[in-house]
Order: sequence, then C-alpha cells, then structure tokens
Amino acid sequence: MSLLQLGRVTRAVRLPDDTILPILHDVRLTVNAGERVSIVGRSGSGKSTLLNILGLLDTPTSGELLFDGTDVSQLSQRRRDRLRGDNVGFVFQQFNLLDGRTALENVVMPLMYATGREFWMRNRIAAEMLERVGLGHRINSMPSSLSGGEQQRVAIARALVRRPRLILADEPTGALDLETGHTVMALMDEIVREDGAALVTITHDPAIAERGDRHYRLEKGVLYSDARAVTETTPEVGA
Ligand SMILES: Nc1ncnc2c1ncn2[C@@H]1O[C@H](COP(=O)(O)OP(=O)(O)OP(=O)(O)O)[C@@H](O)[C@H]1O
Repeated sequence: MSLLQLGRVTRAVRLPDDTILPILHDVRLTVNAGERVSIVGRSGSGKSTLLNILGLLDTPTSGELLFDGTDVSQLSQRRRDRLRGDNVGFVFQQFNLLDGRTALENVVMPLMYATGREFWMRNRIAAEMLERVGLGHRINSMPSSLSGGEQQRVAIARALVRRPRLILADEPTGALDLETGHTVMALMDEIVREDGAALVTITHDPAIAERGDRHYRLEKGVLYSDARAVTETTPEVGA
C-alpha cells in the first residue's frame, strides 16, 4: 500500500476582497515507502502549499489525501496532529534549530511528545541519533558554534529521531555550499534507506532533485511528472 496518496488535490484561499485564489490544481501524487521523490518549482509555484498538505499541516480544499490508507480529511485536528507527530519528519532550509539549546536538547524535542520507551529513553535515543549523523562529539554544542552543514545534520537528527515513515525536506541544501549540500543529502539518503522511510525533497536545485528516484516539477500549481527525463512534460492532472 502507498504511504501517501493525493488524488485530484486542489488548494485555494479566499482573499480579503472575497475572491478565491486557486494555488494547487488537481494534484495527483503517490509516495511509496522507501521511495525518494523530488519536486522542483520556482518561487510562487505552490511548493510550500503542497508541502503543508503532504506534511498534514494543512488540508486540501478538494480532492483526496490518504496517509497509509487513512483519509486525512476525515480526521479531527488532534488526530491529524498525532498522525503527523508519529509519522512525519521535517527538514528546512534554515535548519530551524532553537538557539540557546544544545544539539542534544534540540534533537530530544520531538521525543517529548512520544510515549513509553521513546519518552523515557529520550536522551539516549537522541544521543545515538547525533552519533549516527557524525556529531556524537558535539552533543553539548550550541547551534551558533556549529557550521551550516553541522547545523543541518542536527536538524536531520531531529527530523529522524522518531523514525518517521515520511521525511519532507524543504530546500534542505539551500543555505549550504555545493559540496556540503551533497554531503548532507547523501547522509539523509543513507539514513532514510536504512530506515525504509520515504523522502520527499522540494528544491529549486536540479542537481539535488536528480538524487530522487522519481522527479516532478511544480509549475503554477500544476504538478508535472518526470521533470528531468522529458522536455514536454505531462501534467499529473485528472483521474
Ligand atoms: N494565504 C494566502 N493568501 C494569498 N495568497 C497566497 C496564500 N498562500 C499562498 N499564496 C500565493 O500562492 C502562491 C504559491 O505560494 P507558495 O508559498 O506555496 O509558493 P512557493 O512555491 O512555496 O514559493 P517560495 O519558493 O517563494 O516560498 C504564491 O503566489 C503566494 O503568494
């Protein structure tokens, strides 16, 4: 069964003058466990809007959104939040680490919402995760004392510490130099593969998009398949 399934998803917002602004049009997308999907798109194409829907932060205006077979639109906000906390990890361009908290304290954060062993063993689990991203020696460092690449590795450890089944990376290399960006992506690929999770990377960088198993392009709210392989792309619209 697919992990995430979007069927004819649209998203529109009502503007102050009461007109409706359509942002996403009939988006169809399936993400399977263990798969790496990349989506490229220019500024304003609807990437953040789509990411918020994929990450269960927002719901479609119309269309179907299934997470592991569960119709997300039927869930209460509370159950949607729980589903997200248990299953989705986010990696952002600007790392979004909390200043004034150590690397360990940042990575422990998602485990505060866990139960049982995950909660009681949170410091050990977080320390192991930092070890896994190569920062076992920096667990007590403040983000401000770490390089950009190291900060993104802390952010990756934080995103993956609850072993989410879906990782959403929004311009994960946008604040890094070319080489560090690829090193960080390679690390994320490796951990994602080991854990059997799915990775959706949203980027404007074609070289980062290339790393995915399947490629899409978002243009003016329409998702086109295989942005890399074809010049004349087919929109993923309709049934
Ligand atoms: N709540 C809103 N009210 C009005 N317009 C909106 C709203 N949300 C998004 N938009 C518009 O919809 C379009 C897509 O927005 P979105 O933030 O998803 O784009 P994006 O591809 O993530 O852009 P960027 O890469 O610059 O962050 C933009 O033109 C944006 O101005």
